[in-house]
Amino acid sequence: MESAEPIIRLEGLGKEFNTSNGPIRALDDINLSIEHGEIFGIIGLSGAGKSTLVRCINYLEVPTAGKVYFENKSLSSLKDKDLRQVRQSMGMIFQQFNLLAQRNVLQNVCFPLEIAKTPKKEAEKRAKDLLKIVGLEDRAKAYPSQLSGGQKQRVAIARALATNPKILLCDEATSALDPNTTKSILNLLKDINKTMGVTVVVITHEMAVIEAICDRVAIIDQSHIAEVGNVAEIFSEPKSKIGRQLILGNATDKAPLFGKSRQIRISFDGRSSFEPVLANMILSCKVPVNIIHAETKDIKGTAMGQMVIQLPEDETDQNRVLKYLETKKIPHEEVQDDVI
Ligand SMILES: Nc1ncnc2c1ncn2[C@@H]1O[C@H](COP(=O)(O)OP(=O)(O)OP(=O)(O)O)[C@@H](O)[C@H]1O
Repeated sequence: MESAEPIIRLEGLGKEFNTSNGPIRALDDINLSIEHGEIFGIIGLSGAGKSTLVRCINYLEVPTAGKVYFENKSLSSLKDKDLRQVRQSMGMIFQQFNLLAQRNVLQNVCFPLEIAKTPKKEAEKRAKDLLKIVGLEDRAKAYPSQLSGGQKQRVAIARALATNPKILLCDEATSALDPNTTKSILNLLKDINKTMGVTVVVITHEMAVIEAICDRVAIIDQSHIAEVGNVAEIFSEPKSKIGRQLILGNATDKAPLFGKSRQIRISFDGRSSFEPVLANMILSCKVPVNIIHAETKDIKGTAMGQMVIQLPEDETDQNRVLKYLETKKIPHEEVQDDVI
């Protein structure tokens, strides 16, 4: 019977690295529970502590404070042999796939089974079954260099599943892949979770990945958990500053100040409608602008005329808008207040 206990429980988890420049606290007082069968996301900006967190979950990094419980067993209390067994219950995949270049696909998938001393025939059968699940049964003899990024990640997934893990830890598993391949790998992870009942932990810096497959998410910021909850709830109403930044973008984090800041005249020369130009600019830059003045005519969906907009006071925001106008080759010039 499946336990009602979480599969992973982190209690007051901390990790400090000693470096020549002094100690670095990568994780501080992390408290989290991951339930059996869920797809749990951990998101944060670069350097927030995501990779350290996932490496502490499987004890690739030994925490310097607090405890990691796997199915209610504290990993710090386990003997080496039992820890090895727990590790076999945790598969892991990485951004860079980490396949063995000298081994073909089948041999890569068999590798963890060799370590677990599974008889060769049995290991090959299991590896072939897994290659079928990840859609690569016809590439068993290929070498990693002959595969695309998406195929490599499929092999890595098959390899991670070889020892029949209960949980699959995915550290930026789609960050090196193009959007379509990302989608197909996320769908595969979703399938594996559903059909095999494997709990999946997804570490990412991309909100779209969380949105695509996760049930719950923890947002990590500067070594701390900023907030945790159902994806739908966090997406609709992020409570932490970092949550609002990740989900809504920087611009919504505070009301922008305009004061007497720079004004830009945009000319519409009939190439496009002014509404999409403005809407796309605001969406893309995540920067609101004030419309000071407009003399435009919409002629059969194309805009003629000009508009003066005021940029927010923040210089980074200003530069974002100006860069956008330049990149999109939208005619514009800076104007002074009294010109209008
Ligand atoms: N082995 C290590 N020795 C020293 N410092 C480390 C080590 N590993 C991580 N750190 C530091 O710990 C902090 C968290 O790093 P971590 O790699 O966990 O963040 P991350 O959120 O995964 O970032 P990224 O997405 O850029 O990999 C960073 O300041 C990093 O420099």
